[in-house]
Amino acid sequence: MQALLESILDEVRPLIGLGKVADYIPALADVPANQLGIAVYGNDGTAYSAGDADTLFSVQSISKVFSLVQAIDHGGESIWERLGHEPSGQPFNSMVQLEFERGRPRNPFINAGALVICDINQSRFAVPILSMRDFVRRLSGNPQILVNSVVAESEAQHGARNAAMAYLMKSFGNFHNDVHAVLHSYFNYCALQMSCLDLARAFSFLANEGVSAHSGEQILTARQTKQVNSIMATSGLYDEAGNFAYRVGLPGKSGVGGGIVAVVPGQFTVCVWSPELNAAGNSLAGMKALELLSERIGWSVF
Ligand SMILES: NC(=O)CC[C@H](N)C(=O)O
Repeated sequence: MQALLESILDEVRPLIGLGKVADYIPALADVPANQLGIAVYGNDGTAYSAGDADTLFSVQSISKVFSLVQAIDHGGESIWERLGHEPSGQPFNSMVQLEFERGRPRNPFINAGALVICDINQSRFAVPILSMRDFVRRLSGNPQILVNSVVAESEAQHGARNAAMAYLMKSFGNFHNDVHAVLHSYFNYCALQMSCLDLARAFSFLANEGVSAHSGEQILTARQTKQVNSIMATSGLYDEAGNFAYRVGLPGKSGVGGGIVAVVPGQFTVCVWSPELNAAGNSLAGMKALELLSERIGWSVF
């Protein structure tokens, strides 16, 4: 596995230079583009990694999975009264569908859906940002995880589009808390800084029927785990979820920080990171690395 990870990184490294680091959040534009890391975490607790697997990066939309898990843990099936679990076929920050569908977002992994989930969690937790930080520390087994407040602040200053979505949903009665308070939480979740190894460990419960492979803690039921994985498989890569299913064949979740996490149910989690993105906002080298990995090992849920 170790040799395989190294050789895959060597193969995809030439793609660096062909994508574009996210710059609509100015603090992300400063991240050096030539970084590449991968980590695999097995249900038996073995970890393999290569490249910049220990380097911290901005998890961005990968945090939408953590928010969804918090919401399901508390609200169960009732959360689906507020949003759907259908793919959107639209970019992650698109607004057109939201008005047509009367403020009910298609799924929790586009921004509008994540904002509704954050609104649900905002009503539940006294200090939502700390609850999220502690949850992610528990999931990853790393008590050092922090939010990068420069990134959160930078996004807040350029957050007009997310604010517009939240206000549109409020106009339809599908947003209960103060918009700015929820946006503040959402930007802080997106600005969590984690490494490939942290993320592979944090997602291990999704490969292990809801039980964290390193702590033994039951995070979700087996049925809820299957449900979260199914939403990742159909909506985890925005309007490129179909392409990801076709090329990689695993439930996955990406973020504009350049990370992608994928789940091999019953076996492993894998996280790859490279900051340059393709036109859909997914890591260019990361997609290719996961495609090669799933092909070489024969991992696929399809
Ligand atoms: N796709 C992403 O990673 C987007 C997350 C980013 N924080 C935003 O709201 O635009």
